[in-house]
Amino acid sequence: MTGTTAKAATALPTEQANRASAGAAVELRSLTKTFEGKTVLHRLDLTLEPGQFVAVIGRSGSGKSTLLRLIAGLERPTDGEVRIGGRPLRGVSPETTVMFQDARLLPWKRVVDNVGLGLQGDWRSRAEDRLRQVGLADRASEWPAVLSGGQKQRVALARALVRDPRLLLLDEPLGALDALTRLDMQQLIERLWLGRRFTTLLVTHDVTEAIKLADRIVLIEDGAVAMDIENRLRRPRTTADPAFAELERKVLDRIMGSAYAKEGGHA
Ligand SMILES: Nc1ncnc2c1ncn2[C@@H]1O[C@H](COP(=O)(O)OP(=O)(O)OP(=O)(O)O)[C@@H](O)[C@H]1O
Repeated sequence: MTGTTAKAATALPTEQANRASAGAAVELRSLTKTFEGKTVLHRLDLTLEPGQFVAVIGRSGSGKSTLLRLIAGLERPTDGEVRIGGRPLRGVSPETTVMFQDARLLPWKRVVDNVGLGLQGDWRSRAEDRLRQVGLADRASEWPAVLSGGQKQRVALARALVRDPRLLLLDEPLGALDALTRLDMQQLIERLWLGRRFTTLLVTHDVTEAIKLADRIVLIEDGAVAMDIENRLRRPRTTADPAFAELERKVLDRIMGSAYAKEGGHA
């Protein structure tokens, strides 16, 4: 075995529900989401334990972002339930922050004011501290327009962290970055997570990124959890590690295998 354990790959909803505990960070119970008659998520069950780093992968249109938006309280389920910290979710939770592919900074506010956006009281030193953590202490008083794409995403990360979230939701946050900036950001996210251990859910297309960062990889297919794998590779993880490559192949085979099967192939 390579330090990874296949777990609950075909877990029934009842098994998943039994695993759920009052202390779970996130519990999705029989979650269903329908848009204009089209079912995107169908009776999906998933539990995230506090402090876990979980990656959600799946083919384009499989419902990953929809899942994240439901957990964020930005969408309401058609049926089923989202529970955060043991309580049913009603709207947006102050303990949850979200980071998207685009930084969504306000161009008329300086960098530090973007980080502190919406905060009350004495937030400035906290915002400056988070900018320092993402390596942008010296850019606090600049306008977003003069920053590179990677720097804007760092500001977005600082803004997500300034509220000390219990739950950080990352929706393809590195998807628009060049390869090197992406590697830098992966390291930054990993370092910050190791320091604070906020529960993290990362939606990504990138299986390598998922394996590098997450301790658990969840594949969404046909509106439900099709695979749920624990990743016990030691950090920092490198693609040069044969065990990394083996896990990557296993995950990709699983994704591609079911695609071939659907197309009538022989995978
Ligand atoms: N607000 C909406 N109204 C109607 N349909 C929607 C809405 N949001 C999502 N959908 C549909 O739900 C499906 C899943 O979309 P979603 O964005 O969750 O997929 P995804 O797995 O994140 O895709 P990608 O990897 O391409 O970003 C798609 O068919 C999409 O068109």
